[in-house]
Amino acid sequence: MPDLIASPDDGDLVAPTPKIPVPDEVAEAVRTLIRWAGDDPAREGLIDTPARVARAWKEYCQGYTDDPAHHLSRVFEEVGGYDEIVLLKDIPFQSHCEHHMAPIIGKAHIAYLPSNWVVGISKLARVLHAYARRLQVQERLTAEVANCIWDNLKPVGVAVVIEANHACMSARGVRTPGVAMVTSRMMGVFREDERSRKEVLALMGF
Ligand SMILES: Nc1nc2c(ncn2[C@@H]2O[C@H](COP(=O)(O)OP(=O)(O)OP(=O)(O)O)[C@@H](O)[C@H]2O)c(=O)[nH]1
Ligand SMILES: [Zn+2]
Repeated sequence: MPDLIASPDDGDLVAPTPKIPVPDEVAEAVRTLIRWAGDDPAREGLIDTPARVARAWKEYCQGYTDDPAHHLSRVFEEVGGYDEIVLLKDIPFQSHCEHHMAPIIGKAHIAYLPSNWVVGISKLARVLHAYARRLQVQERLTAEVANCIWDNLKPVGVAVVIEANHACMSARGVRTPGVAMVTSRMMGVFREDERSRKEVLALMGF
């Protein structure tokens, strides 16, 4: 079992990144990129960088080996007749945009109106991360999270709202920091019924 260390950000317990082997061609690609950026991949400080970058990208993109639907396979039916909205608010996430492979950093609000069963709340965040840890556009990320909950939990409604900053807009290109992109996907009762939609958006803080 790997050693567990406390993450300074969230107090969570996370395992150190495993030192998986890095294929030569991947390391060489990073060396090429370093040269293209204008530096010398052979200088001391950059010697181990190609392997670190390669492993970092495996970590950023762990979602490709994570089946989002699997997280929703365990449900609880004994909820005392609870038939109101369940909302997970302000879930921080990180992703990378598929256009520039630059960070997307934001928070998601995920709600559903259960039918006869509920799912453990951590599982909604797991679904989010499984899709976020891939190369993404925010619109697709939002739709994929909502569709996954809709298809697997078969609830009465699903509402997903994502707010995020895109480093491809702040650190390069138009270089306009502090811009939040907001996307939403409403399904079932949240799409069809205005009062339900207003209620869920109000709970989310909009
Ligand atoms: N709709 C959407 N656009 C995104 C997302 N992430 C990045 N983009 C945008 O994707 C666009 C790519 O535009 P292109 O003109 O092909 O690329 P570019 O020349 O690098 O564009 P600039 O960023 O304007 O310099 C840019 O406008 C980005 O801001 C996203 O999640 N959703
Ligand atoms: Zn981008």
